[in-house]
Amino acid sequence: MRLLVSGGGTGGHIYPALALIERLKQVEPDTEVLYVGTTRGLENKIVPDAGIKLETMQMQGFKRSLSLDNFKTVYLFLKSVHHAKKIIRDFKPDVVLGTGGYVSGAVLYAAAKHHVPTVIHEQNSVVGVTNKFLSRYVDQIAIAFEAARSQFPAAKVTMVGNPRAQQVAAQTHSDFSWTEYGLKDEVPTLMIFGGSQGAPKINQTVVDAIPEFNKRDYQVLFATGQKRYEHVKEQLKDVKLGANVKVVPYIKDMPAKMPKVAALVSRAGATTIAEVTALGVPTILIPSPYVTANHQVKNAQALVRKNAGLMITEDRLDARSLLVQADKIMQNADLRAEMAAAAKKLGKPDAADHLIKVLHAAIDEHQ
Ligand SMILES: CC(=O)N[C@H]1[C@@H](OP(=O)(O)OP(=O)(O)OC[C@H]2O[C@@H](n3ccc(=O)[nH]c3=O)[C@H](O)[C@@H]2O)O[C@H](CO)[C@@H](O)[C@@H]1O
Repeated sequence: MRLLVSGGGTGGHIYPALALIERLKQVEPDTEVLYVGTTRGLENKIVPDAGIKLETMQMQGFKRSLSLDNFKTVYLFLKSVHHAKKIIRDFKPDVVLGTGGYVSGAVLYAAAKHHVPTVIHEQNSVVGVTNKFLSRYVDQIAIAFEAARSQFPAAKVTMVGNPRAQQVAAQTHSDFSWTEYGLKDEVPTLMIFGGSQGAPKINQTVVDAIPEFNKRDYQVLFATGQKRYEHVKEQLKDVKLGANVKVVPYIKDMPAKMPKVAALVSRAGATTIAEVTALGVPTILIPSPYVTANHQVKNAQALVRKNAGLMITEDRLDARSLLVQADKIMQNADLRAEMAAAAKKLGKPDAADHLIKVLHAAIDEHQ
């Protein structure tokens, strides 16, 4: 299959696309892939690191208020559609997949206008602006939450789950050792990150909690987000780090590491949720209040309701509330086992295979 993929800006849109590509190459080894992203998004690092060819274009989002910048946005969008048409003519894809972010808006729109089969994947329960716009033009729509179905034209929708779930669930053993981070393999690890880009409030809270984490009999691996690392290092200038606490900008190759964590503290982004439910990882979720229709709270509630996760809303987040919840999970192996089993029941570990079927359905529709 010749597959053109576009999804950008943030890890939550990129990792599902990469997981789908990895699976497709396993089942259809003659697959050719080209990825289209933005010049500024996380895809610039993650996609080439995965050995996939990347083309970039300049994009920006709409401001909610009327602003001159919006004219520039429209100009860049039209320019990107033009650029995307050229990429499509040159690459000649059998199908084009969009996983969200403004860049996928331009690429999928161009593909649909070019009569190339098109599929979008929506990771969230509340549909993003780009996918909402594209839903009129594309052939097929794959979803990961039932709640998204009614927000799209019904005849186009198929429930598949999130391909990242299949990728992490398939990695049944890895050689990863916590000693890579100067930590110990025999001590339970609490991993902390604020989504793929880090979150200032979570970072500040962890910094405040570090003097207490230093005294715990569990260990902590804390990722600040690549762009926020220098700032956190500055905040930590006068804080002593215990041997059981490590602070890094970003955690690479998560599928090798996440199966080995005892519990995770994180935002409630859809791709993170797909991973922890596929693996059965107990979570403390701190939903981002800055996302469309507060969808991360809905994502988190789905786990809390089934006793698979705990939630701290950002307005209640401080070092004390974080430590109380972290201790509750990390100091009770039975509770962790119960939460892990509850989380796993919510996982969809064959999502990539379902999405591949949807890609073929879109191709077949055009024949
Ligand atoms: C602020 C924002 O717009 N967030 C959205 C974004 O979140 P965001 O990009 O944070 O995405 P998710 O939480 O869904 O996924 C984060 C991904 O990054 C990985 N990771 C994270 C930290 C790290 O150090 N290393 C690493 O590899 C995680 O394992 C996961 O695969 O896309 C999601 C769609 O999927 C949405 O649900 C979120 O609301």
